[in-house]
This record gives sequence, C-alpha cells and structure tokens, in this order.
Amino acid sequence: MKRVAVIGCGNIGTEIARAVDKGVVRARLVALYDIEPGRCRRLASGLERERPLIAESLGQLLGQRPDLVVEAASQEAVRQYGEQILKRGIDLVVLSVGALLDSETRERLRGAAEATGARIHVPSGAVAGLDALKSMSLVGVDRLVLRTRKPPRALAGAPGARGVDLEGLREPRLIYRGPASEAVKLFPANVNIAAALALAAGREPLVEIVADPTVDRNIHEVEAESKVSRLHIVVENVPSPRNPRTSYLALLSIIDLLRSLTGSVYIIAG
Ligand SMILES: NC(=O)C1=CN([C@@H]2O[C@H](COP(=O)(O)OP(=O)(O)OC[C@H]3O[C@@H](n4cnc5c(N)ncnc54)[C@H](O)[C@@H]3O)[C@@H](O)[C@H]2O)C=CC1
Ligand SMILES: O=C([O-])CC(=O)C(=O)O
Repeated sequence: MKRVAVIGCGNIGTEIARAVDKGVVRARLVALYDIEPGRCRRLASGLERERPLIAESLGQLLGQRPDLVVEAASQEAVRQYGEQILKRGIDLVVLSVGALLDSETRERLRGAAEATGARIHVPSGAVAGLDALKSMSLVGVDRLVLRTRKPPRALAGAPGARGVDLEGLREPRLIYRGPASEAVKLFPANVNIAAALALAAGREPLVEIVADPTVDRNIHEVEAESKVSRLHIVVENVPSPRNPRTSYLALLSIIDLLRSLTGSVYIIAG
C-alpha cells in the first residue's frame, strides 16, 4: 500500500485522514505535520486503524518515506515545502492551488519535479470541465470566466471581503472582479478552483465573486471559448458538513484524487 503523509491537520486534512482510516482511500497514513501540533494530536486521537507519526518538522515527515505528500495547509506551505518534497522524488498533491499562480513558485516547483520525475497533482475541487479545458488549451483558450456566488458566511474572513458588511447584506453584491492571480490572494480559501482552471486552460480566468444572501449553495459558473468548443458549466454545490467555505464536492474530489493516486481506482477520467 502507498504511504501517504499530510501537511495541515485542519478541516480537509482531517477528512483525508478519516478517509484513509476508514479504508475509503486504500493507503497507509504514515505522518502528519502542522504548525499547530495540537491539531495533529486531536486528529490522530480520532483514528482507529493506525496512529501516524506527528512530525515536528518537514524533515521528520519525510523521514517516514511517504510515496505521496498531501498539502492541506496554506499557500505559504506550498511555497515553504513544495520544492523539498519534489526534490526527493515524492509526488505532491497541492490543495492550496492558488500558490501555483505565482510564476516564481510554479517554476521552482516545476524545476524540482522535472529534475526527479515527481508529479504535482491538483484536484478538480468544486468545478467540472478541467478535462475539456486541458484539451482546448492545445489550440488556445480565447476567453475564460469564472463566476462564483457564495452565501455571505462562506466568504467571511477573506481579506478581499474586509470592509463589506456581509452579515447585513440583503441582496447579491459583486465583491470582486479581476484576474485569478489577484483573486487567490484576496480570497485564498474560496477560489482555488480559479487557479485549477488557469492551470488547465493555460490562461487566467477573469473572476467575479458575488456574496449572495439569497442562496444556500456555492455556485460556480465557468464560461470558456476556443476555436474548437464553447464551454458553459454551472455547478451548484452544497457546502461541506463541517466547513461552509468548502463545497462538499471539493472534499469528495480530493478523496477521489487520492483514491486514483493510491491505486484503488482502476478507471481514471482524464
Ligand atoms: N483545491 C480545493 O478544491 C480546495 C482547497 N482548499 C485549500 O486547502 C487548504 C486547507 O483547507 P482547510 O483544511 O479548510 O483549512 P484549515 O484552516 O481548516 O486547516 C489548515 C491547517 O494547516 C495548518 N497550516 C497552515 N499553514 C501551515 C504551514 N505553513 N505549515 C504547516 N501547517 C500549516 C494550519 O495550522 C491548519 O491546522 C487551504 O489553503 C484551502 O484554501 C480548500 C477547499 C477546496
Ligand atoms: O469549495 C468551493 O466552492 C470552492 C473553494 O472553496 C475553493 O476552490 O477554494
């Protein structure tokens, strides 16, 4: 069985660990790391099958010889640890995908991956259509737009929502319109999908974010145009049970990606 290590013992890290513990992802969870070690201890205490090492550093985590490291922490964590992991030839699943829109970070990670043959994996998250966008990118995507509509509570705490009275909103309000690379800085926990779309399409989407008190789902609308296809996809996601910021589908897409990477799924949609 593949050996998996997780950086970040918050909402998503916990869901991943549980999925391994329950056998939904057939792998061994060998190490956890978080800048707040108490979170790893809490997570590990709820596991039944195997107690992973609670690492005190990235070095200690890598000492457990993982085949795959999952970053479920922050864009900063991708910048801090990504290169070291890939340089060891270990595959990296990046959830804080926004970090990869910074060209310096992306090129550094690409260089490390190319040097060792390790791969960087990105989940499709809360959207659909990355497969078609990747294909369209071969002839060039001429236009790409992401319109995200979330209930105000899903946007609370984002730097880009500072100064907006989210609780007092009575009707939909556009709170951001601009390039994806800026959107992922202002809404780091809300539009990783904008980065995933950018990586698939080979160009940044124009991103619009609407805080909408009239909806109870996270709604993402993608429009793309190329000379071969016009794509229009709307995904209406229920929030995940423990975290309204993250769509349930995003969580499932991460678990599904891990199932594919650990070999327990034999049909992989490209
Ligand atoms: N790709 C996707 O579809 C999605 C990605 N995400 C992203 O995944 C990441 C994790 O999300 P959540 O679990 O909801 O966040 P969370 O805030 O619940 O947990 C993050 C954990 O990582 C730890 N952490 C942060 N920076 C660290 C560092 N430099 N080194 C070690 N540990 C560090 C924190 O202490 C915290 O325990 C976020 O960046 C979020 O934006 C979230 C939803 C969907
Ligand atoms: O889960 C969602 O609706 C999208 C999200 O938070 C992200 O991509 O960061």
